[in-house]
Amino acid sequence: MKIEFIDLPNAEIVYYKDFLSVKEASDYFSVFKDTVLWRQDDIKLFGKTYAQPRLTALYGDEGQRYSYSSLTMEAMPFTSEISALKRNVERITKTSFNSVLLNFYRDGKDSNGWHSDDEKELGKNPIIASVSLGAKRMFQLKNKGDGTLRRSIALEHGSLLVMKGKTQHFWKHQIPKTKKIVAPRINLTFRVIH
Ligand SMILES: O=C(O)CCC(=O)C(=O)O
Ligand SMILES: [Fe+2]
Repeated sequence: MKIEFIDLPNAEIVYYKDFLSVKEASDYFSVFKDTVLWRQDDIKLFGKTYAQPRLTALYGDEGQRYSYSSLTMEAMPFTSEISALKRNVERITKTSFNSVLLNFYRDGKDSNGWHSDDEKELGKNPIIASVSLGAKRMFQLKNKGDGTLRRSIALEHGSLLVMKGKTQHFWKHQIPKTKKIVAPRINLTFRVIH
């Protein structure tokens, strides 16, 4: 498998473009699209309420919950397909994950704004393993200290992006909206909730 180390200061980011075969990735995409219990939550930002610009779902070990943007999600039990993909991610990352946040970007209008995955329950130096299925979307990184320091990675169907070490302390990331006509995309971010 081709491994690309993303060379940025104070970051540990590795990109596996061909983590899954096209066939495996397409099969997972169909299963998750149809069987995941997708929801669209409201989030509060600066006192205003917005519908999140994408659908999400949280799966995990029994009793796991995850809070971000004034929202708390209770994990649903892993399905057999999510567990199968999780084992594959764990084999590559040599990490045991107990939860996964899924994002469904229905089209180019769906997005995920600038943020770091730095919630307390993820621990000091979180490892986040992010699998992409479906349409290729841009994943942008921006340095917190010097906002001109940026990098974009086109996340391919069947790819795996791993962020660890100090990455979340020094960098924000986002999936911007795009005016190009794009098909749906599903993303799974495997996490360790402490
Ligand atoms: O969709 C993606 O690739 C990124 C998702 C993300 O950053 C998150 O769920 O925290
Ligand atoms: Fe994130």
